[in-house]
Amino acid sequence: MPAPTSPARAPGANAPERQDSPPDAHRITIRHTFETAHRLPQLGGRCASLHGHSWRVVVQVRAHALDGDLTVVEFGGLKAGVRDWVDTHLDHATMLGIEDPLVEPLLAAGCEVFRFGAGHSATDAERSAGDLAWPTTEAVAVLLFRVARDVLAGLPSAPRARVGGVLVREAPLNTASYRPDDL
Ligand SMILES: Nc1nc2c(c(=O)[nH]1)N=C([C@H](O)[C@H](O)COP(=O)(O)OP(=O)(O)OP(=O)(O)O)CN2
Repeated sequence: MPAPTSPARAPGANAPERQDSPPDAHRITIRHTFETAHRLPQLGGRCASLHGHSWRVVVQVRAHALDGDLTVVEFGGLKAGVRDWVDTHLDHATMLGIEDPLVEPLLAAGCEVFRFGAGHSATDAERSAGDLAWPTTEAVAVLLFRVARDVLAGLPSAPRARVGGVLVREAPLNTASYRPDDL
């Protein structure tokens, strides 16, 4: 009698994971948008004029292996955390450097202002931008990397899951990204 055979399956299906799979093979991204003004007097020219953008942020989280529920981190929790922070502190606000003379008049007029480089006078939220003197697109990417990292730290996630990078789009043709580890 012939030996029983296993049912046919696609090559590779249910195959064990390769032990030499590349680090952080699993990557997920979430996105959010916000409407925020800024001004960059240190650059001169048109950037010194107070102006607004429809900003977009893309957060990537990566991990070498998946969590028990087969996720890197659950999309909804990560989105809710990043969105909540951005909507509370940046959306419909103005991002200014602490040295900007517009800080006081805008605050006095009841406008929401997020101050970069605020040092000892920073609010809890502004502390994440305490070492960033001006709200360039590059600085906003660093700020939102730190925000995403803090959000991720409070969520169940895959072992050693980490924020791999943040991309910020200031305008359709202008983006900045921050990937401190660049793996
Ligand atoms: N490296 C950076 N350069 C500039 C930044 C920045 O954050 N980092 N920011 C600006 C200004 O915010 C400005 O709004 C964008 O400048 P620019 O691209 O020159 O202006 P436009 O989007 O109007 O240009 P288009 O010609 O319409 O593409 C400047 N530089």
